Amino acid sequence: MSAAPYLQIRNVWQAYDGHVVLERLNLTVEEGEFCTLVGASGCGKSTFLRLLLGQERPTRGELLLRGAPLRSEPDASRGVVFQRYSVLPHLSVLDNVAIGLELTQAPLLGRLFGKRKQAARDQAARLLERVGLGHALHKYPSQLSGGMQQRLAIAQALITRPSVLLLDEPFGALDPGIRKDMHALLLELWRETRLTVFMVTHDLSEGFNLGTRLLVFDKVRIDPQAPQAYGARITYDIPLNQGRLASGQPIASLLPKGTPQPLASSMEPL
Ligand SMILES: Nc1ncnc2c1ncn2[C@@H]1O[C@H](COP(=O)(O)OP(=O)(O)OP(=O)(O)O)[C@@H](O)[C@H]1O
Repeated sequence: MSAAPYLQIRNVWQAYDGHVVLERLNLTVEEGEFCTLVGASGCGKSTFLRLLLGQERPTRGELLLRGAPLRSEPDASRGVVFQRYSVLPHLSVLDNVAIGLELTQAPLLGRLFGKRKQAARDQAARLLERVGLGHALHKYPSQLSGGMQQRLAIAQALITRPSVLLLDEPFGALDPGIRKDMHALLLELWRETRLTVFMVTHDLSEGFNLGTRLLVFDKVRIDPQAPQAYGARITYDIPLNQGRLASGQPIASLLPKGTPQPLASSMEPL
């Protein structure tokens, strides 16, 4: 008997007070795929990410992870990065990342003490080093550039070692040069971790360059008399950059010489 697919979206609909946003979504995604999501503004891409995150339940249909219903609340298995405001302004860079470990390892108090606290801080510092923020551990988010803030948001999302990473236009507010650096970083991290990624972008070339699969959301049915009666569907599902999936190469052979240590070794067992 073959194993259940990693993620299955089965006939999912989402509507708010009769306003149908998404309709008849059917999708199977294998572990380690990098899906980029594009579509007109307001067609429901972020709504789809919220369903994957477990922030919302679908009006109809089901989302299955390895054959079992996806947990209906956000948890450490899913990391998320938004275009802005992912990081906590009142915490230092180091604390912004270490807190993810404190909250998962000490869910009641939300704080660790003694050696465990130190271990969490060391682990967070190594990951921050990996994303290029080793020099900024004690700064606050307001003291960082936009690109550095998004590096921090990515580290924050990855510290709990999620198996799915959800990115909602994470580089939308960055300058083109900085975006390129962030693309390289994201691809490196994805290759190291073999995470399953869903990334919303308005930039088609970003979608084509980064993804192993491009999902286009669009409304197929439109009724001018009742514009909210129909939602968007996935109208194109385009395989891309498939060689990256097949390579399975360890990161050390993919990274240029002198690159900081691979993420896998920055993320010790909890
Ligand atoms: N909680 C909600 N209650 C009511 N309507 C909602 C809710 N969440 C989303 N919507 C509506 O669903 C539609 C899709 O919104 P969504 O943010 O998912 O689109 P999007 O494709 O991500 O847009 P953009 O590309 O502009 O970010 C919008 O019309 C929005 O107003």
